[in-house]
Amino acid sequence: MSACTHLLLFGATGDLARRMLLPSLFALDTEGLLPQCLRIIATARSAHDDASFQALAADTLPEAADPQARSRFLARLSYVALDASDQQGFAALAEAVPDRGNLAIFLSTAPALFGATIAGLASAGLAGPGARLALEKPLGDSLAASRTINDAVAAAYPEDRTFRIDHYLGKETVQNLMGFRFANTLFEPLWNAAHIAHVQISIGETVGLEGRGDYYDGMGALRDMVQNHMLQLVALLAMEPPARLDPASVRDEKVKVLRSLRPIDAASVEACSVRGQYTAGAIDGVAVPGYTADLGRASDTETFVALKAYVDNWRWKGVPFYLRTGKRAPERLSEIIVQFRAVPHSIFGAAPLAANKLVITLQPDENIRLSMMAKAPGLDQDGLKLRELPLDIGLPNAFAESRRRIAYERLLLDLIEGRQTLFVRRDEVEAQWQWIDAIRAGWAARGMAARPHSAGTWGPSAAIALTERDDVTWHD
Ligand SMILES: NC(=O)C1=CN([C@@H]2O[C@H](COP(=O)(O)OP(=O)(O)OC[C@H]3O[C@@H](n4cnc5c(N)ncnc54)[C@H](OP(=O)(O)O)[C@@H]3O)[C@@H](O)[C@H]2O)C=CC1
Ligand SMILES: O=C1O[C@H](COP(=O)(O)O)[C@@H](O)[C@H](O)[C@H]1O
Repeated sequence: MSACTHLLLFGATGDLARRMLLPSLFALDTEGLLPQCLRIIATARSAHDDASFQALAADTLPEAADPQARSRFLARLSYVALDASDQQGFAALAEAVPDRGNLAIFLSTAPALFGATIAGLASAGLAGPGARLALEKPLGDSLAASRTINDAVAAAYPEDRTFRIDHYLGKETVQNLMGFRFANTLFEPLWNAAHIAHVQISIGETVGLEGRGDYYDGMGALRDMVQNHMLQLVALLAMEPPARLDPASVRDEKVKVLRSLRPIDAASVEACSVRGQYTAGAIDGVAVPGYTADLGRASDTETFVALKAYVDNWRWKGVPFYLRTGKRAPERLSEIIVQFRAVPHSIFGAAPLAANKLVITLQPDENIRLSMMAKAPGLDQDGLKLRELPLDIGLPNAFAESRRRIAYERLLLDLIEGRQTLFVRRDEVEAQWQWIDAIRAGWAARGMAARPHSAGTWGPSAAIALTERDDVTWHD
């Protein structure tokens, strides 16, 4: 695919565009990474002309930005007001896109608008062979809804021109999972059930609803975070080495993992899942209200979920993947723990030996540490004294001069240049929904209500019991 000359940005006045998309495009422009001829046509319902939209966009850029870079970027932007639910306006939008052969379209709007938007784009000649389409999550709220969206997309844009966003795939450390696993010989021979006892993935957020209450209450933590980001992390951690880094090879391997996830259904849902909802509490000593107070109404939506999952294949037989995520957690943290098995025989008598553990931190800092046993200095007569020490890869220091990028920078650049590896394929997203739907059906069948827990904690005590039953402790 060649780099595009036009980027059509739907939802350009919205929160995501202001906080992430416009600043990311600006950052790419500042580094000279956008095609020189790229024009960005912003669209939303609000009445704006080019100048007033450029003023809105200017407010989203860093205050310290170089004035020349700022003006150069703003000059790329034009605006067309359009109600995407009304097919009439699309002809005028198409007039603003003279080169339809090299066009990227980004839908940063609610999924309810996707069908009408795609129909409008197709009828206005904006779905031809040179047009590619990116879609923000959520891609539905169930397998059935996701299929409806995917069918509507497929009617106008073939899969090789469809770019489904999961912004976690744009994060440096998430991409580094592939670098770490497949650019080193050290770990791959150990990366299986013979050497790994379990895996933990924790994503904690200190924020609550952030003005997205209606959306969030309709989704809950399982569908907001596990269906997409966490399952993509599982897929990247568990997949076989792809033959190449191309989109088909990587996504073929990921989808095999997603299809191998053992269903959590009515029979296993009580043993393998925990639903929680935060009540009033404190984070870093600051009091925060409970979920229903944040929301302004009663609700049983889970704001915390913990799961015990299995990837049923040869490599991962019997290895639990413990997942947990929640709003109003004690800290903002995204972390993966790969817990290796203990040495088969200790020559150190009764001295406790901690098994090796790989700690991959995605946020707030990016780092990889391996905990190892080492001899503590000293002249002990009753044998060696051992201590657990971290072997620290020191990512923050090694790349101290690199700017921390917004995940959308990578994804927008790949969209503009036509690289699909970091976008989610239809079969992946549908396998993810199939697994999630079964859990939700299990919750409904068992009448599993969300258990209250104080804000500022990692979920209800049942989440601790979920791992403790297996003699495993969450890495806190
Ligand atoms: N915000 C975030 O952090 C994240 C958002 N998302 C997803 O991205 C999408 C956008 O989110 P967000 O920016 O927060 O949403 P907002 O509600 O802030 O913005 C919605 C945008 O859609 C436009 N819009 C609404 N109705 C129409 C219409 N009928 N025709 C044309 N444009 C319309 C709005 O235009 P106008 O303002 O002019 O009415 C606005 O630009 C959602 O699906 C959301 O779930 C995903 C991950 C994170
Ligand atoms: O997709 C989403 O992700 C964010 C968390 O993203 P992060 O990059 O800050 O980890 C989450 O807050 C939001 O609810 C969800 O929709």
